[in-house]
Amino acid sequence: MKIIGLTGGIASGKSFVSDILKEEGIIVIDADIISREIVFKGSEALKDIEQNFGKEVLNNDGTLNRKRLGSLVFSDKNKLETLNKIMHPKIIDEIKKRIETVRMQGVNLCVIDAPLLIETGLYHIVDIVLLVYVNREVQIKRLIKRDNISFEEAEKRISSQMSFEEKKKYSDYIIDNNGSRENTKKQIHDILEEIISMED
Ligand SMILES: CC(C)(COP(=O)(O)OP(=O)(O)OC[C@H]1O[C@@H](n2cnc3c(N)ncnc32)[C@H](O)[C@@H]1O)[C@@H](O)C(=O)NCCC(=O)NCCS
Ligand SMILES: Nc1ncnc2c1ncn2[C@@H]1O[C@H](COP(=O)(O)OP(=O)(O)OP(=O)(O)O)[C@@H](O)[C@H]1O
Repeated sequence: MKIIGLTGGIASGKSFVSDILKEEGIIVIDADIISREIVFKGSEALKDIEQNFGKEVLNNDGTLNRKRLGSLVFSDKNKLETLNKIMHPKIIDEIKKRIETVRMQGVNLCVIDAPLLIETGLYHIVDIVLLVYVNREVQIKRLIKRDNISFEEAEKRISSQMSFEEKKKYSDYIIDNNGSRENTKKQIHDILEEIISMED
C-alpha cells in the first residue's frame, strides 16, 4: 500500500485538499480528528492534561476546553512542548493502528493528513510527502477569518510551527493553494495521476 503524507501550515488548506482526495474515493486518516478523539472524558490523555495544566482547561462537564488550552500552549513554548509530549505518542500509535487496518482491507493508497507530519517524525512512515503552500499574508487572512481570532493569535499559532521553507526540504510535491479552489483542485488531480501511474 502506498501512503501519502499530507501536510502544511495551519490554515494552508489541508482539509480542503483532503476533501478533494476523499471525493476521489481515497481513504484519509486525519491527525486533527484523532487528537480530538483521544481526549475523551476519562481518557489517559485528558488525565495527563489535567495534571499538567490544571482544572482550568476543563469545561464544567469535565470535557476539554480546547480554546483555553490552545491559548495557553500557543503563547508558551514550554507548555506546548508538555502538551506535545502527552499527545504525540498517542496520536502516532493511533495513526499506525489505522494504517494497519486499512492495509488489511487490501486498500492500495491512503493519505495521512497531519499538520505536524515532519515535526513528529511521522514522515518516516509515508512514501510520499505532499506539502500545501500558502504565503504568510494569505495564511493569516484565512486563519483569522476561519477561526475568528486576532492577528496576534494567528501570528502565535503560525510561529509555533515549522516554517514552510524547512518543510519543503522533506517534501516530494508542493500544492500552491494561494489561488482559487479550482486551481488547487487541478494541481491535485495532476499530482494524483502521476502518483497512481508510478511503479511500486
Ligand atoms: C491545542 C489544542 C487543544 C487546540 O485545539 P483547537 O480545536 O483550537 O485546534 P485544532 O486541534 O483543530 O488544531 C488546529 C490547527 O492548529 C495547529 N496545531 C495543533 N496542535 C499543534 C501543535 N501541537 N503545534 C503546532 N501547531 C498545532 C494545526 O495546524 C492544526 O491543524 C489542540 O490543537 C491539541 O490538542 N493539539 C495537540 C495535538 C497535536 O499536536 N495535534 C496535531 C497532530 S499532528
Ligand atoms: N483556495 C482557497 N481559496 C479560498 N479559501 C480557501 C482556499 N483553500 C482553503 N480555503 C479556506 O481557508 C481556510 C483554511 O483551510 P483549511 O481549513 O482547509 O486549512 P487546514 O490546513 O486544514 O487548517 P488546520 O491546519 O487548521 O487544520 C478555510 O476556511 C478554507 O475554507
